[in-house]
Amino acid sequence: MTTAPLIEARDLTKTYVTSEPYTAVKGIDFEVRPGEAFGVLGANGAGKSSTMRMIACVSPVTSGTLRILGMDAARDGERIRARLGVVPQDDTLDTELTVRENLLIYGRYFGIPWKALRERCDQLLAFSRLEDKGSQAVSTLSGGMRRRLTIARALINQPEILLLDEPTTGLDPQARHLLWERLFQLKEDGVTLLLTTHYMDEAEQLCDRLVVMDAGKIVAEGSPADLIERHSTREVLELRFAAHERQLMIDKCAGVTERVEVLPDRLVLYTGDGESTLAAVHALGVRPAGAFVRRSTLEDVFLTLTGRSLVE
Ligand SMILES: Nc1ncnc2c1ncn2[C@@H]1O[C@H](COP(=O)(O)OP(=O)(O)OP(=O)(O)O)[C@@H](O)[C@H]1O
Repeated sequence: MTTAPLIEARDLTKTYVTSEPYTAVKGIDFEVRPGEAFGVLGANGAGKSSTMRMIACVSPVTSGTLRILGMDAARDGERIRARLGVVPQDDTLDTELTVRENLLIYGRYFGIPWKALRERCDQLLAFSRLEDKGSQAVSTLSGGMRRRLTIARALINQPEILLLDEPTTGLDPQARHLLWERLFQLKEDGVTLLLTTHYMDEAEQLCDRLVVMDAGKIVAEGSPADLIERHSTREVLELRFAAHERQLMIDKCAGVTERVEVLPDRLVLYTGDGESTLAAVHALGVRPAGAFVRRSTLEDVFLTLTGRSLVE
């Protein structure tokens, strides 16, 4: 089994030439290894989709190199595309056609013979928990079902790598969990996953490794646990405040821990021990509207690295 990376980006750059040239991806380096789930985490406009579109070979690389499955994205786009599955940010299903017809038509693009294609459709309908929906029009499906169908469609050619751009944006919690569970299954089956997300819980749940992107650059790379250990404290104390107490809270709590972030509705105190920090806050005579201690998350890593909240 090869251990060479399936995707290798070196100084990868994307500049859009509109009235003013705009560089959305600014010379990034990363590798995706066989069988892993690799995440690109970033806020809106960070350059995630631009990166994904270059990997999907639908948007040319401006400079740098991008090798996918041992081939060069600039030269071998067609051959690479035949071995990728792509789940775009917006569903591009044909809503007037049935679930099964959507799969069949897509499969024909790849030249899959009819008999094999029908079998593949049955497998994919079962995989995506849509086995009893095959003859229904897509327009009758829920958002979660449509996403699962889009994933099923992307798997029709049995791709080695599945690219997912913000796979669960807009889904309710139950639909998200079912989708995550299906993605875990794909990983078990040996498919390499590359996904973008701005949900930290999604990145923590799904990704073996990830890069954090900000303004076109990679600002950190590692497993979720590594990133949290390297860029945040063990615990976090959140103090909620009423709007009129904001300044008072900031003045009183500023020096309680080494790092205190001010968000619109709360102070975030980074600490090794949340309970003793809360006791120190109380000892200062501060009575926040609400206080709770939690473990550090990727959201805190993002805040540390960029000075912004991912959910702003
Ligand atoms: N075709 C284009 N022409 C010009 N500018 C573009 C184009 N596509 C994206 N951009 C710009 O590039 C920057 C990065 O966009 P991109 O879609 O890659 O970010 P993103 O991290 O995926 O954000 P989102 O989560 O909103 O999709 C943005 O400022 C965007 O306006």
